[in-house]
Amino acid sequence: MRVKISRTSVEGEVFAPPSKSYTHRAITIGSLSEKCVVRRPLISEDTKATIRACRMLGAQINEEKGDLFIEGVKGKPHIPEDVIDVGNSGTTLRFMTAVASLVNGVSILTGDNSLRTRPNGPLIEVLHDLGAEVISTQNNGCAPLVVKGGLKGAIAKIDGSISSQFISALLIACPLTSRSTTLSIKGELRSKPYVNLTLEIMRKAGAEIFEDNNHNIKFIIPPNQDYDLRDYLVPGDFSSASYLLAAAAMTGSRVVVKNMFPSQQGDMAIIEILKQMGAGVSWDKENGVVTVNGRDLKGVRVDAAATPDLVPTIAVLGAVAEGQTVIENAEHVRYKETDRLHAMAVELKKMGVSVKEDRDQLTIKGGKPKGGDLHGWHDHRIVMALTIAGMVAGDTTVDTAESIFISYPNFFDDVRSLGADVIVDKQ
Ligand SMILES: O=C(O)C1=C[C@@H](OP(=O)(O)O)[C@@H](O)[C@H](O)C1
Ligand SMILES: C=C(OP(=O)(O)O)C(=O)O
Repeated sequence: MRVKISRTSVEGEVFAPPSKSYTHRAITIGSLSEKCVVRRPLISEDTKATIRACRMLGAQINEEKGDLFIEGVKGKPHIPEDVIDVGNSGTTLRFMTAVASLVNGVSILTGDNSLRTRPNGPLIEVLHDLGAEVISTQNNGCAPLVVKGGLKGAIAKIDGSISSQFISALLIACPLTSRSTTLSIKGELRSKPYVNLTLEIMRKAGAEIFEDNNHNIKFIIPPNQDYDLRDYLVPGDFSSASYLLAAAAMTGSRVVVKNMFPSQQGDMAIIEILKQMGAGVSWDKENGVVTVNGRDLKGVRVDAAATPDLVPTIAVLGAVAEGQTVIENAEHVRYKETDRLHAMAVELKKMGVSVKEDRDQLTIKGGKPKGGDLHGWHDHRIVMALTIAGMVAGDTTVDTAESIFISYPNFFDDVRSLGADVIVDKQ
């Protein structure tokens, strides 16, 4: 699928889609509980992968009027009847590998071409230390993964510099084991807010976890616990909303995004970033409403360690801002659906923007990007970021646009409802 974007501004109100990260966790922990209703979940390709995987591991999940009604496995996932295909979803792969480690039997997990290049080495090693056996069939740490259950709990250390999803996955599985676990984080923990989001839902489901932040981060997880999530309302997604907010800032117009209540999402940082760049931004936290008034933007320096999913958005903001934008501490952004630092550098250069790509940072000299035929790299965040850049440049096409279905299926409808001239060509 290809989209054609003409120069336009955006104006109006949108209701932000539900959070992908909270939805994955609610479905996973709801499926490990006895019974749970997940209200207003995100239904997208990635969260469908989690629903599919949880069903294969024994949960019954029915969708009614947009809510998910789950009859869970009460902490004891079943042996899947077939290979679990998690598609494009890294979160699903990491979470379900840990959940499959609780199964009294063998599970096999795989995914699409992109997913089969993503690293899982640190997770595999620690699951082994905790009593399970995980084999990467190609012996490269990537899926397909064969998981032989037997997770018990022990003292272990995990590298936090590649993906926080390894830690979230272990945190979710460990309370259900028969021995206590102490999990220390080696090196710098990237994407930390996502771990906080995991802890929030675990605690809401009644789990007890102790956190010691004295020297390095350490989690102590008592054994033999139960999850009881019962009822969970998914909040709006700040990563998805970042494209709408940035579109207003970049095109000099006014957009109101609703369903933006404070939560543990690190990507709430987009609000401060837009303010620093000079956009007019107000956030009514009580009513969950963010309003952006676009003005001339200036470049910023952003540390992306905690907020990797904002990088494509910040890169396109930097491309239209006056002066230099530096996105630093971003090496982990290379391990996503695609190498997003490289992808953004390549595509922005096609738009005539000066970009310097270093191992862990991008330096962008803003200006007047010109339109072009851009590649979306089969990556939802690259496609959405380039689409809003196209609204400023005009005369732009972006291919592999179907990847928006991964996290924000209504993205093109929403930007069109704001008046953007975006034509979707299904060919
Ligand atoms: O746990 C999560 O829900 C996520 C964690 C982050 O990944 P990393 O921890 O791999 O950086 C983020 O990029 C991803 O989109 C969602
Ligand atoms: C990286 C992402 O997700 P995942 O790791 O679940 O594939 C994302 O949504 O940008």
